[in-house]
Amino acid sequence: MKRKLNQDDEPPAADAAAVAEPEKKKEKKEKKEKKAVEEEKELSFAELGLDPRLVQAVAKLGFEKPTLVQRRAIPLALNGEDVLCKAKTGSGKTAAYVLPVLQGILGRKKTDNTPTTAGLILVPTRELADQVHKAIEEFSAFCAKDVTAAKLTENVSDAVQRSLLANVPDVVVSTPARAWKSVDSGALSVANLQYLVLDEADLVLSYGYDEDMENLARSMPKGVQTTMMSATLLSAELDTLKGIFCRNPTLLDLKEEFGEEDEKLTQYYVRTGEDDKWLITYLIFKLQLIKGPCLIFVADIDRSYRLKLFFEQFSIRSCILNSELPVNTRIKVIEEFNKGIYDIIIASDERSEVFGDEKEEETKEEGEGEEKKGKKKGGRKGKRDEEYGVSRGIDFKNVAAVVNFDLPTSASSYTHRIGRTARAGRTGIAMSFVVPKELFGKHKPTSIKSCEKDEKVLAKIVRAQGKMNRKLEPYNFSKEQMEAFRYRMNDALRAVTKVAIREARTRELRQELLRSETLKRYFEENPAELSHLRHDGELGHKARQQAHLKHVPDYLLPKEAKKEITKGSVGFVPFKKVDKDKKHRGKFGAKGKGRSFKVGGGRKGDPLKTFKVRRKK
Ligand SMILES: Nc1ncnc2c1ncn2[C@@H]1O[C@H](COP(=O)(O)OP(=O)(O)OP(=O)(O)O)[C@@H](O)[C@H]1O
Repeated sequence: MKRKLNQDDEPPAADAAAVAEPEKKKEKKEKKEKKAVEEEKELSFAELGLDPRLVQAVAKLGFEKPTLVQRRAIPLALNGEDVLCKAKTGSGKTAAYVLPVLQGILGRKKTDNTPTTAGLILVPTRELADQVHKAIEEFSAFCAKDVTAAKLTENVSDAVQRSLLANVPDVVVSTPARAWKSVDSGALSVANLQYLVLDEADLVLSYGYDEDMENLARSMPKGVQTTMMSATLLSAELDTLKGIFCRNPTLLDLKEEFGEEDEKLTQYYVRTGEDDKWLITYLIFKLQLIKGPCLIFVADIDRSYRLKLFFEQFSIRSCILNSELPVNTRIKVIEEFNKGIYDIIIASDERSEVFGDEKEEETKEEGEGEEKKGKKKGGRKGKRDEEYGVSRGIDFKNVAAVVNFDLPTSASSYTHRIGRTARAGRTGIAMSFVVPKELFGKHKPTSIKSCEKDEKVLAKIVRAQGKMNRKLEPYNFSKEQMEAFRYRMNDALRAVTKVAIREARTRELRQELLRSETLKRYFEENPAELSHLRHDGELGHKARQQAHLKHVPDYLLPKEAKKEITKGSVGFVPFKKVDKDKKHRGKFGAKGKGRSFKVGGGRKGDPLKTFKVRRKK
C-alpha cells in the first residue's frame, strides 16, 4: 500500500519523476507560447496575407510592422469571420478594420466589376468619419482606381450628398444617423453590403443611434461580415451589438496584453482645490513645464471659453473645440493642431452636458463605469452638433500631454481622453485634477457640479486602469512655491467675467460661421489669405487686458525654470513631490539637483517682495 507522504518526506524517485513531468510540460508549453508571441511580433503586413498594393500603402505611411490588434484582427477578418475587438486606444484599430475591407473589395473586383457599395463603416462622430475617410484614401493610394470611398458627414446639401452616392462608392463612412437617412431616402443602397464596421462601437449605441442601427440592420442582407472595435467595449453594449449584427463572432479582448506593447503613457493625478487647478494650469503652461502639443479637457463649453480667456491674460494661445462650432471648423482645428500650427486645444467633452448626468454603475467584468445610454431628448442647451466628439478615436498626432482640467464623469471617458496621447508607441503624459470632497464648493467662483464626485470617479479610474496593467501616480505641487503666483491667477480670474465669456462664445461662433460659409470661395482663390484666420486668435476684447500678466518677471522665475524653458527640450518637465526632509529641490519642489527656493519665510505681505532664491547648500 502506498505510504502516505507527509509534507517533510522526500518523494521516492518514481514519484519525483511523476511530479516533475507536469512541471516540465508546463515549462515547455510556456516556452513555446513565448516563442510564438515573439515570432508573431515580427510578422509583416505581407505575411498577414494583404494585397501587395495595400502593403505598399502602409509602407509608404511608415508602418514598419503591424501592431498587436492588426496582427490579431486582420487574419480573422480576411478569413471572413465576425470580430468583436477590444484594444487599447491609439493601437492602430483603424487599419485593423479598414485593410480587410479594402482587401475584400479588391478581391471581388477581380471577378465582378458591378458598381455596388460593399463596405459600410459606422462611427459615432463626424470628426472620426473624416479621419477614417482620410485613412481609406491613404491605404488605397496604390489601388485608387479600384476602390472608391465616400463620407456622409460633410454638412453639404442632400442634393450634393445624393450625387456623391449616385457614383455608388465601394465604401461609405458615416455616422449611423446619416447612413440611415441616406438609405431611407434611397440615395444609398446596402442591399449588397458585404462588410460592416462599427468603430467606437459602444459609443455608437450611447450616442442614441439605437434606432438608426436597428433600421440599418433591417435593410442589410443577412450574413454581412461585421467587425466592431472599441477601447472600452463594455459587456452591456457587447450583448446588444452581438444581438443586432453578429453571427458567431470571435471576441478579441486584448486588454490583458496592454502591458505587452511597452506602455509609454505616464499618468498623474493631482488633488487640488477648485481655484488651485487654475493656478497650477497657469504655471504649467506659462513656464512651459509641459512641452509639445497638449489637449486640455474641460467639463463644458463655458468652461472652455473661460480657460481660453484666462490663458489670454498671460498671452498663452489656445484653440477651442466644442459641439457648437461648425464641423468643418472642428476638423480644420484638429488638422492644424496635427500640423503643429497650434500647441494647445481646449476641448469640452460635454457628453455629460449633452446626455445629462452620466451615472456610473460598476459592471463586474469591466470594472469600468457604464455611461448612461441614450440621449436626454431636449435636454441640451443651445444648438449643438450631436455628432461632435474629440475624446474618442480622433488621432491627434504627437500629443505630449492630455490634461483633465475637469475630471470626466466616467472611467471609460477617462480611458478615451488619455488615449489621445501616447499613441502608436509614442510617449505621453496624462495629468488629471481631482477636487477632494472636502474642498468641493469651497471656491464658489470656480466651482462646478461635475467635480463633486471627483474622488469617486478617480477610484473607478484607478480600478479600470489597474485592469489594464496601468497605474496613476499622485502628484503634489508645492503650495509654498505656487503662492508667489496666486495674486496673478486671481487678477486673471477676476478679469474673465461671465459677460466676457458669453461675448467670446458668440464672437467665436460668428467668426467661425463667417469663415466657413461666405468666404469659402474667396479662400479657394486666395489660399494664402486663409492662413491669417488662425483659430487661436485672441477673443479677449471684452475681458480686461492686464499688461503686467503677459509675462513672468525674472524675480519670480526660479533659475531652473528659465534654464528649462530656454533648453526647449520636448516633453514634460516633471515636478517632483516635495519631501520636506530632502535637501535638493528643483523647480516647484522638484527633487534632484538644482537650487531649492522658498517664498520668503512665509511672512505675510506681497510674495513678490519676499520671494528669495537661496543657493543650494
Ligand atoms: N502598424 C503601425 N505602425 C505604426 N504606426 C501605426 C500603425 N498602425 C497605426 N499607426 C498609427 O497609430 C496612430 C493611431 O492609430 P489609430 O487611430 O488607428 O488608433 P486607434 O486604436 O484607432 O485609436 P483610438 O482608440 O483612439 O481610436 C495613427 O497615427 C496611425 O497612423
